[in-house]
Amino acid sequence: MAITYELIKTCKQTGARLGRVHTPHGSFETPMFMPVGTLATVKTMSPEELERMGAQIILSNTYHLWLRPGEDIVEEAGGLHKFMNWDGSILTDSGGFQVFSLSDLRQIEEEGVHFRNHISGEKLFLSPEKAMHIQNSLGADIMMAFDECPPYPADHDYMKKSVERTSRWAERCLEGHNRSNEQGLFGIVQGGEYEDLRRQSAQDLTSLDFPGYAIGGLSVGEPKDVMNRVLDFTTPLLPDEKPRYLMGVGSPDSLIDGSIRGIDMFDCVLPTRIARNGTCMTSDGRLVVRNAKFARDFRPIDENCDCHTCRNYSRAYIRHLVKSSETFGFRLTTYHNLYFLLKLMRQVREAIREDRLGDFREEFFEQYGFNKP
Ligand SMILES: O=c1[nH]cnc2cc3nc(NCCN4CCOCC4)[nH]c3cc12
Ligand SMILES: [Zn+2]
Repeated sequence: MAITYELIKTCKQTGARLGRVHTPHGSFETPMFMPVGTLATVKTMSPEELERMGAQIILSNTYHLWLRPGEDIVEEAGGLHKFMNWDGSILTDSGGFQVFSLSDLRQIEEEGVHFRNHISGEKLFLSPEKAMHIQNSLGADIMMAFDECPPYPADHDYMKKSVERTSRWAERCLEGHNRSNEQGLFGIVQGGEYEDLRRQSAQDLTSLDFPGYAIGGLSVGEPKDVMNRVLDFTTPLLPDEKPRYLMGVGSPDSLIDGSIRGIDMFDCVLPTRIARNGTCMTSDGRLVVRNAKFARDFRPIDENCDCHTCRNYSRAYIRHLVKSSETFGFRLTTYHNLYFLLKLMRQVREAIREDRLGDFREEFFEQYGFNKP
């Protein structure tokens, strides 16, 4: 269980906390954003570029790597760090979410989930034990318990049964987890938008003493005020001395609002996914670089950004590459978007240090355009 957390300080203006998470592959300050590298690569980025932009922990997906190339090949390579030549920290999701979001013909039973391989169509089965076995083979520093992420909305009856099963699955994950090994295992709190069920899920999981806790079941289509309300009554149920990870969240406003509500770790495919269709996050809001108005615009993507892309390339050049489907164009937009979010988290940590995260939120929202009606 070699994952530890130290709380450095809490922002006097908000509930945000500055902390540090220690893993066998280094430590990182929180709140922190984790770039998503689903298939053991953060799409179009090299490990050297990830390091240069300040990434310290990345996420990979158990479900995808189990199907392709297979956890046995990754294990034979010496684990994910060796396989992808990344010596920072790695977290693997447990596969539950991908089963529910990617494949059809799902049959959820006490034992586990029967479903179809979304690539080949063959029938597959995933259980808490199997998810743990795959993650042990992949060798990430932080593993996630196998859970059900119910659809949004789900009625209270369905959600109650799902929470109780997810808690039983969490126990089975811990039983299957070889506590002596270096990998840490986080529990995932479910319960949808129901305060009584979030309380029940948090009680079940915190009694099992995981080294960290994720808040699941969010960023599944619910309005942002629902997410914020759920965070308001869920994060206080989690222990102060352990990291809290909000799964699947990565827009600038949600990263700031999640940090204010005591979240320490975030992940999302958003910055890398929108980069591949030429959409960039900038301090003045989103910029769609393929737009004709940028054909002769020789300014950087973001004039307030000091990233490699913004220091060396213009909107006109990147627009030309993106319009021509040149891979280099998507590398430039991806680098900038990830740098933008990693820099935002540095600014959030700075604001916590100086007890002014509420003021920072107002300034950022104003300039980015989140306050516009
Ligand atoms: O309860 C969960 N358990 C285990 N993994 C998860 C992953 C999750 N990822 C999201 N949301 C991802 C939303 N993305 C936003 C950008 O576009 C792609 C989807 N919500 C999630 C919930 C869970
Ligand atoms: Zn930039």
